[in-house]
Amino acid sequence: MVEELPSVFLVGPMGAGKTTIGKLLAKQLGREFLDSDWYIESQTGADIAWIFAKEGEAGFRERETRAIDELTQKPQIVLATGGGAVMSAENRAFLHQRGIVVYLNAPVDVQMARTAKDKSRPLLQQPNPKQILQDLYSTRDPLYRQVAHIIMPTGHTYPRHMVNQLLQQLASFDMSAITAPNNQS
Ligand SMILES: Nc1ncnc2c1ncn2[C@@H]1O[C@H](COP(=O)(O)OP(=O)(O)O)[C@@H](O)[C@H]1O
Ligand SMILES: O=C(O)C1=C[C@@H](OP(=O)(O)O)[C@@H](O)[C@H](O)C1
Ligand SMILES: [Mg+2]
Repeated sequence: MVEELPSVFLVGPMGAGKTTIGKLLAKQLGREFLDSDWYIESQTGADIAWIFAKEGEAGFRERETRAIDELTQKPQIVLATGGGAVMSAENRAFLHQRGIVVYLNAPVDVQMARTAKDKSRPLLQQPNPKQILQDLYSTRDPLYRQVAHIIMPTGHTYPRHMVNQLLQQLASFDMSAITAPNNQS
């Protein structure tokens, strides 16, 4: 089963656990783990906060689309994307057509608790990060749902348990659900 499984791409809001669960899932599958944020940082030689400060969000999004295009072409990887990757229709098409997309979905309170102390997310370095998370969730939740093949709540489950649940879902995944390019809506 694992040999035939295509790449797995994790999407979802900041704090859903994409990086954490992706790393564990890759280990369980014996696959390479990649994170689009880490890849952008290594290609740029600067961290995400620096890129936002110098190039604005637009500059970061351009880098992100290049990274998603490159990384989704790698065979049989586990990829954690950044929370805003689904905002671009181009990114959504790359993800949906090239692998199994899993939406890790956590409530805003949980996103808040998990990201509050971490200063590495520039969009949340504002006076009311909870409102920002709420607004982003309203805009992005329909897009995560649109691009996903599998939806998994992660709010109240330990990462290891999450990975076991995900492995079960992947084992029974219907590969025909991955769209051919001309079927993409
Ligand atoms: N299922 C979980 N239960 C408890 N804490 C979690 C869970 N998933 C992630 N975390 C913690 O939440 C924080 C953010 O996780 P991270 O994987 O960076 O999220 P994302 O990549 O989706 O923004 C980290 O400190 C991580 O340890
Ligand atoms: O939601 C977003 O727009 C962002 C999420 C971050 O990744 P995580 O979702 O892994 O925190 C990172 O890409 C950047 O700070 C922007
Ligand atoms: Mg992450």
